[in-house]
Amino acid sequence: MSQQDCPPAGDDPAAAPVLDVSQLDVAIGASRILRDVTFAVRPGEFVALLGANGSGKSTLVRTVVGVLPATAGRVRLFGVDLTERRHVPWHRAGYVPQRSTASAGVPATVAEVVASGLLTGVGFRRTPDGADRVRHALEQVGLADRARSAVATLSGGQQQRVLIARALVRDPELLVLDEPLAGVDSASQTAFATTMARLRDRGVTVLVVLHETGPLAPLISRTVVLRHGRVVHDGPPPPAAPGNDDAEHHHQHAHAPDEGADGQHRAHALRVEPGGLP
Ligand SMILES: Nc1ncnc2c1ncn2[C@@H]1O[C@H](COP(=O)(O)OP(=O)(O)OP(=O)(O)O)[C@@H](O)[C@H]1O
Repeated sequence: MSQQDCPPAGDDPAAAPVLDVSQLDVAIGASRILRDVTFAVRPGEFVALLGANGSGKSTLVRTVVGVLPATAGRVRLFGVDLTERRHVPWHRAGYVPQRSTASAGVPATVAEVVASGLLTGVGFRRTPDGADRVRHALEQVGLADRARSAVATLSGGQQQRVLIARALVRDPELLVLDEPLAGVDSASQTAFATTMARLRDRGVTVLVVLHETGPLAPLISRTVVLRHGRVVHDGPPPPAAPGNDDAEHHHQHAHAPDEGADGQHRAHALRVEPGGLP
């Protein structure tokens, strides 16, 4: 069976990884940002990438989507090494960058931004079903009625959903999102979580950078935690602390786990704090 034929396999450890990162180093200028990062994401997994400010989360996702080059090590997307750029099936992955880089000052309508997700390496090609794809992507994020609105007139949370629709317009098997909840009001966070649950149920694989798991906590199958550019935890999300098991207690801070004197890392040190969403 080819990679293309692989069905979603949830967290089946035997399934070929969608994303395979091995001993990855990334330097920007003279700064070594990522060091010896190794982890894999398998079909159907919903992986949260956590870590304190500056730990390297954005650098890692920008590298796995081909924006930044690796200094050493290897990244494979759907089994293809990113150094073989022309053979990488980029169309099977969608990327949602941090919102601040996206729409500020762009005088475009919602539908135009979403349609730009159909751009290919050889330029914009309007496919016959392009309009249907745009409409369907906007329906998935609950913004079908705003297609003709200027993006700048939307709230922060709605703009975030426009970017997600832009990533969905090509029906990706892997979705990589960088802090989609940052600066988003709680109503939009809930709408976003509903969208993500639907995508997960359809078998879409997700790698999402988060500061706080918030309403996404029930969806997360695994957490990878970075600290100073290294992976210090890779495993199931820690259980909520006793007494924090109601719906309001998903305010999970992305501090790296404590590092024991023996070099072991303790997942339980990921703090789950009372108080719910901000
Ligand atoms: N273009 C750049 N030039 C120099 N240093 C950079 C550049 N981009 C990132 N860095 C540095 O790399 C380190 C990791 O940054 P990165 O944005 O990947 O971290 P992060 O975990 O995503 O942080 P945050 O949670 O604040 O977004 C930081 O020390 C940052 O200052």
